This record gives sequence, C-alpha cells and structure tokens, in this order.
Amino acid sequence: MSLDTYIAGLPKAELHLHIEGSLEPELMFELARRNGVAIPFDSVEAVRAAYDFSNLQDFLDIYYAGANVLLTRRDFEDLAFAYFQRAAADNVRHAEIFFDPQTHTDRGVPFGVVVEGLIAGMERAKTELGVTSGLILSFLRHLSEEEAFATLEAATPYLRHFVGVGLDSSEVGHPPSKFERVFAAARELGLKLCAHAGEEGPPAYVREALDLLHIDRMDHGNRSMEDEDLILRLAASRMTLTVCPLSNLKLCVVRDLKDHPVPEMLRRGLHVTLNSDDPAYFGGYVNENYRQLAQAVGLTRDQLTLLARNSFEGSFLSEPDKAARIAEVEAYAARSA
Ligand SMILES: Nc1ncnc2[nH]cnc12
Ligand SMILES: [Zn+2]
Repeated sequence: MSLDTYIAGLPKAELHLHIEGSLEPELMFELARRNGVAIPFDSVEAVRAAYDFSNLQDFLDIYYAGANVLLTRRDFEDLAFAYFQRAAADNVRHAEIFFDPQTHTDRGVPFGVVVEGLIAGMERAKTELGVTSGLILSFLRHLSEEEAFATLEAATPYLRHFVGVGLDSSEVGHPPSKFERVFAAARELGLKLCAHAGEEGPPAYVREALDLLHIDRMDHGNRSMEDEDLILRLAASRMTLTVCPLSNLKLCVVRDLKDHPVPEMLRRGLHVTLNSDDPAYFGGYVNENYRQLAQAVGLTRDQLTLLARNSFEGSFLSEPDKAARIAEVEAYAARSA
C-alpha cells in the first residue's frame, strides 16, 4: 500500500477548520447569484487566481469579502454540508469547526440564522455521512473586548450547540491578554477554550494564551519552536497543537514545506495534529495536508498514525468516544501493516 493510500484510509479528526474558509469559489458564485450579491470576480478561475497571499492579513481581507455571499440559514447549511462531504471523502470521522459570528452579525445576519444553518448541516453530516462534529464560536481578535462580550451574550440562547470558543483573525497587535476576561467568562459557561497563537505572533503570545487564557488547545503554535522553555512546557503538558501545513505555506509562515516544523515538533514530543484551516483558500483538505507534508519532510507510516491518533485524543469528544475512535485508528494501522 502506498503512503497516499494509507493516508486516504486513515480515520482522522479535523480540529482546525474555519467553516467560512471552506467556501469554494463555485459555491461562492452560486450563493452570489441566489442572493443577488455582487462579487468582484468574473469567474471561478479569477477567484482562484486572486488567492495569492503574502501574509495572514492579505488572506483575511479576501476571506471576509468572500463571506458576504452568506446570508440565509440555507446558505450556512449548504456551506457546512459541502465541507462535511469533502471531509467524509478524506475519511474524517469527526470535525470540530470554527465559525466567526461577528463576520456575519456585523453585516446584519442574525446570530440565530448562522447557528441554526450550521447546526442543520452538522446534523445532516451525522445522519447522511456518519461524521460527528462540534461547533466552536471564534472571536475576531482585531475587534474589541466589548464586542467579544456582546458576541458571547448573543450566543447564550445557543450555548448547548457549542463545544468551545476560539480566537482568530489578525494576530500581531492583538495579543491574547486583550481577551482574558472574555475567556474567563466562557470557561464559567462550561466551554472549552482554543486560541490561535504563534502563527505570526511571537512566543510571548503563546505564553499569554497558556497563562492568561488557560486554553485547552492551541491553534497553530508554530513560533513556540523559537523558545526552548515553551517547547518543554508544551511537551510536558501534552498540549494539543492544531497545525496547518498548507495554510502555513500559502500565508508564508514557512518558505517551503520542507522547512515545516512538524518533524521537529514530533521529535520534541509535542502533541501535534494536522488540519486544513481554510481549505478552499489554501489548496487542499485534510488528506492533502497529510500527503504534501509527508512527501516534503518524509513522514513515516508510524508518524502518520500518531498524527491521526492525536487528532482524536486532542478532540473534545468524551473519554469513551475518544478511546473508541483511537481503537479504530490502531485497528486500521494493524490491518495495513
Ligand atoms: N489561519 C488563520 N489565522 C487567523 N485567523 C483566521 N481566520 C481564518 N483562518 C485564520
Ligand atoms: Zn485558523
């Protein structure tokens, strides 16, 4: 069995996926037509050609503009279900997906429309595809603490639908400390806590995410590798890092996939997972991230198995559910040996 075939059949969880970042240009055009929204592109090819980014902000500008076509409950359901179809094809068995409510409520789309549409897509994924999922409400860090609190307040009637909160958008200049009180409030509500840290921001931001936000899971975490104490601490605490290789390449966090920190992270005992981040913008869903990274840095079958195992272990599933999913990974590895 080739490594690609092995990756394709490996059961996996996806833990770092922005649902708005799974909006493929074809669906963008369909929704623009359906909703009568103008988009500044003539064709699907022109949209793809615009996906040439020098950094995170370059991408975010286009990503927020793309989200303008999402207006109705059905749009959010279609968006979510389209992602789950792609994920199921990659043998993703469980996904914990971020959404950015402020991107929509600031355009006048009610919070409930967004959540109800996403939940409908998630329920269809469970019944039609057998893929389970959780929803993570992500705060936009370029906006204020006050706006984040207002978002948490708007989320209150829907709390049962969320497994956690996250922190995303422009990292540099918006350190985790800005959201210390909002994260404390989210924790009080029983939500798990994630934050993007060390994607472009310095190791000091990673420390703040640990010490001030008390996160349960770290998104990206690449720049932790610049700080020896941080590496030791992340390894000792078995903090799950949701690493996104193709995102890092497209946003110039790494110059070449050959330079990607995953092999060093694994060597240092970090609890790494592989994820697609914004697959419609970065050129590949989760299997493509496994495949391209494996090819660039020479990952072994055992390392790929470990990454898949970590993805369930680092999820917010219950302990018995985690154990059952991990057993499926082990059984697949044994069968393929
Ligand atoms: N990679 C990323 N970093 C920060 N914010 C994001 N929002 C969507 N994708 C993101
Ligand atoms: Zn992300």
